[in-house]
Amino acid sequence: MNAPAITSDLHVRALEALPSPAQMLAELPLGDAASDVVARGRDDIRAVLHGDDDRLVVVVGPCSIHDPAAAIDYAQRLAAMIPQLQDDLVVVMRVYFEKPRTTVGWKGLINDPNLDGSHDITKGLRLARRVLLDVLAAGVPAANEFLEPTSPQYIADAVSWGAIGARNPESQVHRQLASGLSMPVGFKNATEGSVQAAVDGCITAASSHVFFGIDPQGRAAAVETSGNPDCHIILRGGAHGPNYDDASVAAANELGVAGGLPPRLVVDASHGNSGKSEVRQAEVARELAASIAAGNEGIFGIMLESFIEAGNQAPAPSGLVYGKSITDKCIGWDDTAALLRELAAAVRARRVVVGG
Ligand SMILES: O=C[C@H](O)[C@H](O)COP(=O)(O)O
Ligand SMILES: C=C(OP(=O)(O)O)C(=O)O
Repeated sequence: MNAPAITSDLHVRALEALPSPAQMLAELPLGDAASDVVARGRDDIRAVLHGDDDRLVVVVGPCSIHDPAAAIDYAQRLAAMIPQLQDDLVVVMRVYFEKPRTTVGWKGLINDPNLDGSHDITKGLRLARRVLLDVLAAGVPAANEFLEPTSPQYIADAVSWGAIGARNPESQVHRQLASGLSMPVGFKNATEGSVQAAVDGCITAASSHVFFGIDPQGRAAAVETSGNPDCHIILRGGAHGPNYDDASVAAANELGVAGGLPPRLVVDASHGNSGKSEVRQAEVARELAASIAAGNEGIFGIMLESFIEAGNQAPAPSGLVYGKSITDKCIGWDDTAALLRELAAAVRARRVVVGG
């Protein structure tokens, strides 16, 4: 008699148990002061999204975190600027640990913290959580793209704003995930350009859902959510070009309002809006500042990819330039500081224009 055919795990090399979310949170608890930073960040963003606060949300920071020391250095630079910006800007740091790739590439600190293909996810989760706690200790709220459907259980308590990236606004898994997240979540337009995909993502995430997930003990669980009322569009450009101009912003807001969203959105100055050039990104940010200063109320937030050094470098386990991106090109710190001041000035100008 022939041996029975093997039908499972034909392409699986290994399964390694991870600590449960509850274990990780007990090891690295959020604490009262950090919870306040998270909650205040969420409240501020919600107020701006819903038109109850006339400031501008700026989601600014590295394309990806690869070096905790540089991330904290960056957070402290932002923290030092917040007192001069906070009347006009709600500053939230990009603290991105999971990178969606067009094909293959380094998938972020959680997936591969040693940058060498060893994929020590337990170490990555612990490092990511530590970085978030340190950023919050500096008094800066954090933003994150949610990519893996179970990783939020390990870090989402420390995040004030979330994104669903351009490769996922149509993904039912990510829409369901957003429906249960506790913070405002932006859906990016799709890589090929569709804004309707983002609007549909927001509509779907506002509903309640029941789906597959894990519980705090890491057990498979049916998760029931109540729906997220704070989802919004992020314009990031696409295969057909940029979409940050006034007409594109107005058209996207029209689609959003038809879907029941507030009449304002976030514009990402990077990615498809700048062709991933950090020089172009700063120019786009300045064009957006000019539009805001002229009275454009359809933009409630701007995303900037920024780090200590300008540009990027190839990922490597050693020999990296300190403070330089290993994914997309970033605006350097000095230009970032100047841009933040210009965006704050644009908000003050908008107040005058809108106030009549
Ligand atoms: O923000 C990061 C990148 O744009 C995204 O992860 C895709 O990167 P890739 O096209 O280099 O894979
Ligand atoms: C991956 C990102 O962007 P997008 O989804 O727009 O490509 C990002 O913001 O890091």
